[in-house]
Amino acid sequence: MAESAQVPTLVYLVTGGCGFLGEHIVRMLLEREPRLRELRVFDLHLSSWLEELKTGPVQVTAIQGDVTQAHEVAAAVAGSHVVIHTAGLVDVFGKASPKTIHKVNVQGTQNVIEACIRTGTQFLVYTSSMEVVGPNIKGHPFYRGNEDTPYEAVHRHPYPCSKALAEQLVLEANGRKVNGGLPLVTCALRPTGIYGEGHQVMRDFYNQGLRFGGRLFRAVPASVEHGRVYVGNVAWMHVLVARELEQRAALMGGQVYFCYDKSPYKSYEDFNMEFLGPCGLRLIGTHPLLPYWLLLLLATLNALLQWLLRPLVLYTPLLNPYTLAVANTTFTVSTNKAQRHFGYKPLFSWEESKARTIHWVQALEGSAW
Ligand SMILES: NC(=O)C1=CN([C@@H]2O[C@H](COP(=O)(O)OP(=O)(O)OC[C@H]3O[C@@H](n4cnc5c(N)ncnc54)[C@H](O)[C@@H]3O)[C@@H](O)[C@H]2O)C=CC1
Ligand SMILES: C[C@H](CCCC(C)(C)O)[C@H]1CC[C@H]2[C@@H]3[C@H](O)CC4=CC(=O)CC[C@]4(C)[C@H]3CC[C@]12C
Repeated sequence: MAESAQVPTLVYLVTGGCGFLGEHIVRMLLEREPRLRELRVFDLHLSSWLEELKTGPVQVTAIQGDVTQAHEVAAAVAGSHVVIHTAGLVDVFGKASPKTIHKVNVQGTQNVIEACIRTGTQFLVYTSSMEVVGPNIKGHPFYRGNEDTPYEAVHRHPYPCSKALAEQLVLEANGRKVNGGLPLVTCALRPTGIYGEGHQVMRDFYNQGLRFGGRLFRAVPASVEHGRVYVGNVAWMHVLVARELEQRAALMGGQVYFCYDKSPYKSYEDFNMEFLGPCGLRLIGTHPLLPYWLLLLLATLNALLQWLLRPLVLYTPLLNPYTLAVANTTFTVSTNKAQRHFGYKPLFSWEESKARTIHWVQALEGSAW
């Protein structure tokens, strides 16, 4: 990686490059990494928009593959300088089995690490999650915490369990010798709840609001604050980390960084209304319309129904005991570690992040705009 800044020599691999965050990372790399010669985009499902990226100066190589298949991962990693491992099964609604979530998120990450070691790739950036820390099953608030804030991280749900295990594997791999004898340098980025263009849960809320005549019903107290971060800023952090890992290996290797920006601290629903409000939706109620015990009962019934119906149909409502607990527990970060370690400043202001997201919601199918 010691080439002059102007000469494009580097080969990057982005796993999960066709997902919500992955697409933003891919586009950001093409816009803002001048040293890039080839960008490999590895995903289980390749998107058609990749085609239009192939006409630019950087060679974009689309690789259809599965992170759970070690040989496919090794073939994609071979010859790359940096791997950004973003692929993952993001499922808190019971769409996939715990076994599948573990296989993709943990075994998949192990495959990426082993591929780096076997093929001599020295730099690995892992997309972790705030969920690695919490909220924990006890519902303890994490208020304006940073990477060093003590917090009892206790999980039961397969998704946070898998992200925590995978992050641990990545951090423990820091310093292992890759083929050729150089040390592997790894670090993990922990986004809070990501929002922005392409966000599926935001789309679901918007469609739900349209179905209810432009209304959403408050389920979470406005006092519960939920950390959110704009997808463009999360992508920018990945680009910066990947760029700085070589020069600052001693400082950054084996480290974790929360992803943050200037998005305001609000409840999950009030935050969504920053975008859905200007698109014509209203949030009904200043307090939750249903008491917590009733919501918990409904969430438990949903979980029971999901289990009963599983042989016939996949029933995956937004409300389940886990999503209710996460939405009802304050989890916000306040840190400048990324700025101190690798000079991160959000690329998009809150106003710009908001405007871009509103613009995207307004362009959604079924929108009245
Ligand atoms: N969405 C969010 O709010 C947050 C997401 N994250 C993490 O960010 C990463 C990306 O998440 P999103 O973009 O939201 O999810 P996404 O579902 O939109 O993207 C994940 C991508 O990984 C790919 N993928 C899944 N299984 C694969 C496999 N076996 N082999 C190859 N590719 C596979 C999918 O096809 C998809 O394109 C994940 O690792 C997730 O845990 C972390 C914090 C918050
Ligand atoms: C779906 C939840 C909101 C609905 C609550 C209801 C039914 C009571 O109205 C979402 C609330 C919090 C979200 C999660 C949070 O942002 C943290 C996450 C991090 C990740 O790594 C993956 C996604 C998620 C688990 C995210 C998922 C949706 C919520 C549970």
